[in-house]
Amino acid sequence: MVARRIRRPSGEIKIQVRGLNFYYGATQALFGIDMDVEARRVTALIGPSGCGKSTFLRTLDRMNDIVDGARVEGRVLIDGEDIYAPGTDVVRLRKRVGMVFQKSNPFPKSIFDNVAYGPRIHGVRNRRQLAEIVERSLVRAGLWDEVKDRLDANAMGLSGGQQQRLCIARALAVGPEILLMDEPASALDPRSTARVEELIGELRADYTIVIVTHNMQQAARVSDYTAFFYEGRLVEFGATEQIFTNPSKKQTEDYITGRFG
Ligand SMILES: Nc1ncnc2c1ncn2[C@@H]1O[C@H](COP(=O)(O)OP(=O)(O)OP(=O)(O)O)[C@@H](O)[C@H]1O
Repeated sequence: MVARRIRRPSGEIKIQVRGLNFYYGATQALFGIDMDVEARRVTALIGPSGCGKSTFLRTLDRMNDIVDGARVEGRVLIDGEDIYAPGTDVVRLRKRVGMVFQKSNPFPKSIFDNVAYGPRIHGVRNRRQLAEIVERSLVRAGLWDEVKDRLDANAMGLSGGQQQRLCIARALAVGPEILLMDEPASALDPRSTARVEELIGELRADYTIVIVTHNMQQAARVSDYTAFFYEGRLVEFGATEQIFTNPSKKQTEDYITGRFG
């Protein structure tokens, strides 16, 4: 008999998901998801369109709360704290968990004001302190050198790849511990995609990253762990190398070898 070689995260666990069901009204989109997300590692969510990757990602910062009729069962623990417990401070949660979307969505404001937006909401008023946060976040997002001389220019004038890195800087500016990325490079050209992937590699040292991607090569390149979803279920989860070289489920193998999806 072949030993099951599913490797569970062995380091510090940042997010524990237990028995998670999710419903859009009467339609169930996620079924009994159990998953551990390791701290300061990249976890990729893969699977065919409509399998629930984005829904799952959005349960991790309660972004689904704003969807009419949405309902969650089960638990999502961040550092052992259930984010769905009554009395959870969602503003504080969103400070700890940043989100970057598929389509870069800068505000029609200056580059500076985009990055300063979150810190201002959280009460930072001092101009010098804001300037420090803006610089640090732009440096971290690998954009500082390209924009340092035009911080007052409108962010809409940046290229697509620059706008996406600006959105990453904006997410970093409030000092999150977790970064959720929903296909952050799928609208970018190959060069900008490579830049974002490189950035994910750099951010991994300090942030727990969960990324949805349709691009299998990208998942293999950037992630430490991979979760394969199918029809709302977590079919297989393990070290990325194992999932891509020796998946234990036939469905996973069929998907990663391009037989469906
Ligand atoms: N706001 C919504 N209201 C109702 N149903 C929804 C909503 N958002 C998603 N769904 C449904 O939930 C299921 C999971 O969708 P989800 O977007 O999470 O999948 P996905 O794997 O991220 O897909 P894709 O790769 O195409 O983005 C799908 O059947 C989808 O139609």
